[in-house]
Amino acid sequence: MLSAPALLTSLASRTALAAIILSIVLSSIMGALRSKKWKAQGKHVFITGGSQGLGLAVAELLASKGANVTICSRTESKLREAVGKVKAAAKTEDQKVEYVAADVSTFEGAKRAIESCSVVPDTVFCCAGGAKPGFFIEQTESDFEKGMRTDYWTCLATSHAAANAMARNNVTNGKIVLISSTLGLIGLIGYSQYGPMKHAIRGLAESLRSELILYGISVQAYFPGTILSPGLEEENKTKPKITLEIEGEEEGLTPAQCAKGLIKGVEKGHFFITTDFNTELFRTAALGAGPTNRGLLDRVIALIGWIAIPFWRNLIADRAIRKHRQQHKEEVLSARLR
Ligand SMILES: NC(=O)C1=CN([C@@H]2O[C@H](COP(=O)(O)OP(=O)(O)OC[C@H]3O[C@@H](n4cnc5c(N)ncnc54)[C@H](OP(=O)(O)O)[C@@H]3O)[C@@H](O)[C@H]2O)C=CC1
Ligand SMILES: CCCCCCCCCCCCCCCC(=O)[C@@H](N)CO
Repeated sequence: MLSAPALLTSLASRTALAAIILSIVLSSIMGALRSKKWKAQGKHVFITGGSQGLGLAVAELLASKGANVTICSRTESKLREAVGKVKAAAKTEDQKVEYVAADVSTFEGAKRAIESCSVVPDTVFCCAGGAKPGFFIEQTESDFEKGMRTDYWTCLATSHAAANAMARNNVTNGKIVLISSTLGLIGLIGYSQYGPMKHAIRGLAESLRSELILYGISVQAYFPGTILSPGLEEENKTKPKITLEIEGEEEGLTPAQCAKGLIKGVEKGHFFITTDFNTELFRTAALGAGPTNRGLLDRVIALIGWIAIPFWRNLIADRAIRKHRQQHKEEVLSARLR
């Protein structure tokens, strides 16, 4: 006869073992199911935010891999210059490289943009977006509304127009890639106008991943850390010092590095794509019910995060914010009272 504690221990270890075996079996089945790698060659790709930063780097990389590319943003002069760079990167001369000037933060604008592509796109990257960092109590209703439009609504409107076009034109193996951020997985001081919208994009990716199975459209989301882009230079002008301190002034990857990692993840069929280890820790800590990238290994990485994240949050991030209270009081609060 086993004693009660011994019985429990043996039960627990058996359950753990069964979970490990099941996870390995499941992840290899899932891996086999998506073993057909996605290829850029011959695809018709539509990229919002394609005139600069990440969007332009994705356009150049996909063109170099043989895709037809349409870049989209609001400013035509920037698009004209960018389209030249994408053409120069193309693998062959007969690939289509075009641009559409449109504001995709409305359903009307996004629909018009997708409909003015010369061929119905089969692959869409929603890279348009941008932050206006600042302290929560200093930001206005208009700042929050702009965040909703620029970050969430551009993704929503573009994927709505794209899913309609793909489903109704019988596009097979369509793909929609949404761009979130590390801040779609965690919250950070200074980003209340932006982070929640990036969390919403995660929710959109989960909803669409499920529903667009109807049309054979696959949905993926990318969670980049800092990208050394023109947009970053712009946002750093209003970014609180404390935010910059916590995210690390020297941190960041070039748009080309991000594009490379993103396309690698797209090719592998990863649902949530990351290109830096910190975000990988946050991704695995926030896996929820979505598909994992590497089955059991995702759970092992989550274990590292389980230890490392509370350390970072308590001893680095929150501590830096507490230390900033006095300066904040002098710089922001008393200025308001005056
Ligand atoms: N930079 C960073 O540190 C990080 C960025 N990200 C996200 O990655 C994505 C790319 O960022 P980044 O490379 O910095 O981009 P940039 O800010 O450098 O460029 C943004 C692009 O989006 C276009 N755009 C903005 N609003 C609209 C709109 N309403 N309709 C159409 N086009 C629009 C801009 O052109 P135009 O203004 O002419 O329309 C431009 O082409 C964004 O979603 C961003 O939130 C995520 C993590 C970190
Ligand atoms: C154990 C874990 C240690 C982790 C340390 C990581 C600390 C940094 C977290 C914040 C990084 C923000 C990147 C995205 C920024 C962004 O989306 C904007 N720049 C918008 O353009």
